[in-house]
Amino acid sequence: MIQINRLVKRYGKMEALKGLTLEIEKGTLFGFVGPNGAGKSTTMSILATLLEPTSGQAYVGGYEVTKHPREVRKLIGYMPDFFGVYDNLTAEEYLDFYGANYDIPAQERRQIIPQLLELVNLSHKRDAYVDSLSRGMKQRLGLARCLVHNPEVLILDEPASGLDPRARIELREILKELRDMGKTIIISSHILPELAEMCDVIGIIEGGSLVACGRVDEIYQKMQEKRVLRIRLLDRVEEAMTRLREVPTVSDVTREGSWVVAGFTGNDEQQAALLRDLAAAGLPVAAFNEEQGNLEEIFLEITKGVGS
Ligand SMILES: Nc1ncnc2c1ncn2[C@@H]1O[C@H](COP(=O)(O)OP(=O)(O)OP(=O)(O)O)[C@@H](O)[C@H]1O
Repeated sequence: MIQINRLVKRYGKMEALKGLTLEIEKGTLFGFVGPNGAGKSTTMSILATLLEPTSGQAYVGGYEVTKHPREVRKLIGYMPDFFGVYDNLTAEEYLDFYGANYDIPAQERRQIIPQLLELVNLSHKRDAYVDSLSRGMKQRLGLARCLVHNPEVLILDEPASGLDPRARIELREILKELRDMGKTIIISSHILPELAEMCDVIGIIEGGSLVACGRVDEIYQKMQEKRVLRIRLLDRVEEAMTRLREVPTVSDVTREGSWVVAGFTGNDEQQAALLRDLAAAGLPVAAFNEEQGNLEEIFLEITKGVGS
């Protein structure tokens, strides 16, 4: 549904995107994650036809964004990181205004708007002024606004920022519902766990390049490949360290008192064999623990030093 091919964007001398390549399949809830200034908003603005790339191509539904902006705009709903709201309108009038902007006939709007308000759990706020809504409600109304023309693709720039945990959960549930309706959704954040909870696929961007991309379970798998072993010995700690250093899947062997800490890149069978070998050598292993890096650590590890 979305293809990005060696996309470059320069602002003067500053290269915000450095040949970004990415593909997103239809019906995917895609999390675009990266620190501030990584290039998420730039990528999303290009997809939304609001910004011209310096070079490279981006396609939405097979349409190249710079050549067929009108077709692309019909296909997408875009929510920027900051969006203005019209204070003197009610929630219903607000959606009606945007519906009219998309040339949706009045009769059709009367049908769609209650459905949209229901989808984003704002039916009870139909007659409330936009100004009076909470931040979470405004975000949900903004989401409804993106949906008035029933787009296939949603591009949401940091929609969860500034929301409290409850509002975040509500947003997450709505996005899953939309994904289950077959929509392709790109959502950005600089908080990895926030996206990992709800997305099918995560792309990590740093310094204008994609540094990792994959299904959330694959990223977890990668984490498992980088586990840390903590082994406590009653005695002969140095001897255990020497043995461990000889194992090809073991790295960075250090000592913390009676504990040996080591990186391990093998699989479960190799890990079991390692424990067996230590025991067979008569080493008094009292504890053998594995620690898995959490997603945040992996994110920091993957993006370490890139772009700086
Ligand atoms: N209009 C502009 N003029 C000059 N530089 C810009 C402009 N817009 C963005 N940049 C720069 O391009 C880089 C990428 O910015 P972008 O807004 O795409 O990042 P981001 O990942 O969305 O970050 P954030 O999470 O802070 O929104 C940053 O270094 C930013 O300062």
